[in-house]
Amino acid sequence: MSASETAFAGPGILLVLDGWGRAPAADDNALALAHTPVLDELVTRFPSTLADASGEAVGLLAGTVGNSEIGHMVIGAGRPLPYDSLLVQQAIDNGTLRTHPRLGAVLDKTAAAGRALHLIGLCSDGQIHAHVEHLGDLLTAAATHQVKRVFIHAITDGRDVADHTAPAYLARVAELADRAGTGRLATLIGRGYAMDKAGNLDLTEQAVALVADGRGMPADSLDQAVAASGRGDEWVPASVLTAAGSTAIADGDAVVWFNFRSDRIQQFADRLYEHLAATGRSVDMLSLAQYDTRAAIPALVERADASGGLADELAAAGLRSVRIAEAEKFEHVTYYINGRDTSVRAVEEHVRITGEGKPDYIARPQMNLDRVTAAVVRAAGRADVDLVVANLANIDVVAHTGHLAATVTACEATDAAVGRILDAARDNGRWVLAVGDHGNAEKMTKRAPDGTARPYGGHTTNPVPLVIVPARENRPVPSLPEQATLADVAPTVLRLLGHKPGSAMTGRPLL
Ligand SMILES: O=C(O)[C@@H](CO)OP(=O)(O)O
Ligand SMILES: [Mn+2]
Ligand SMILES: [Mn+2]
Repeated sequence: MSASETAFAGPGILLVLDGWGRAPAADDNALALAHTPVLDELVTRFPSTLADASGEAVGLLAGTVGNSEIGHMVIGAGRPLPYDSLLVQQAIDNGTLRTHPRLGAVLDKTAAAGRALHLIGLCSDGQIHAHVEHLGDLLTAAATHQVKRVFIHAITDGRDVADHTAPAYLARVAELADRAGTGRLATLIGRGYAMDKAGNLDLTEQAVALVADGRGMPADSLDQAVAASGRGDEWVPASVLTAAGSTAIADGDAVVWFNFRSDRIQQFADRLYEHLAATGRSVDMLSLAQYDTRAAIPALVERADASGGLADELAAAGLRSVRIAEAEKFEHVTYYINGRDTSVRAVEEHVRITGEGKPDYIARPQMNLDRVTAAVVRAAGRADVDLVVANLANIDVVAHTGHLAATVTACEATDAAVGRILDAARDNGRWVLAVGDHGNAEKMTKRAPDGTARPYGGHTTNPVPLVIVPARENRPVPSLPEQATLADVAPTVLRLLGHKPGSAMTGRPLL
């Protein structure tokens, strides 16, 4: 063991501060505006560095903002993982998407029977859940296979991209359909309804009724439909474009989902699948990338293998970990950090903190942070627990509202929570590795084409702070390399626990 290993080896806490990015202080940087004495002291007093959490460093296309899914997967895997958006883009670039035999078979069958194809997905270029250009390739394939009736069921965004940009993306959809020579916009609905992932089935059912049965507000124009939302693009009400005619899904039709990320589309996909089956409609259904649905929906692009990460190494070493997060980010510290593996290893405990009623992030930026913190403090006090893994969701979740004052409060609440966790770590002889999973709250505006700064709740390409607080402050503390990425987290955590990085990990221990 090296000197640094002896100084650090022992139980610890891996603390992911969701959406904790670094950017110079500015009047739209909520983290800099907030009073955060604990976080400020952390990065000045202890070994710290900035880690890349976006683009190629984590397995995304160059210049793409990070997100929770790839962020936690790479934190766990200890190596960049070619993410679904990258794999889809490669399949488009090398032509294997539009010539995919599974897609070809479904399109041929649909065309031969004179049935319709329904394409459902998020229409923006946020690159977190979907990219509108992927739709273009599917439309080209539909045209090649002579599918005459192609309905596009567009989900409007306003969260991964600036709000009130839906009309521009819908105009792009129309261009893509024109270019392919097939496809028309049929229905519109905001992602708040169609991409709920919290089990609010009343929201999901509105999307199901819209797409399956053509039940929604009739709209003569896109602008009319989008304007009907009093709450921005995320909440565009279920609308049927009257010019599209009858848009319902009929027996024998085909459906292709074009979101590549599963977590926010799978509830809708499952409910639509079940509703169609329950109403006697036999429909071929495909998804662009693999979904974690109950329904078996074949995918056009397979996932990268993410095994051999932290969870496997902890299990092999017999190290017990407790995973803690509130519902919004629970999968992140379990399923994603474990490489999209649903199994719970014998040495793992999963703690999911849920709140009462519908969350209002602007009115309650604290969310359930007190209870998350209490659970972390409790787990930190247990001698049988080697590693506590927790996600503090507030900075990211509240920043998504684009509301600066609420986000400042979320940062301050997180600061206080980190203070309590550091106290518990010190009392129990634990080191703490704190890291962001991608940027968000450090940039709360974006320039619109007209040059004005507009509120922006989306993620960023900024690096994230990574800090290591030693278990005992009187031990010598090596400084960290200037350059790091999220792939270095798992090897570093294993080193801090007194173990070697896993053989599948290409990231390096930072000390
Ligand atoms: O909320 C989400 O689905 C995305 C943004 O679209 O955020 P995150 O990657 O942090 O989950
Ligand atoms: Mn995140
Ligand atoms: Mn987010």
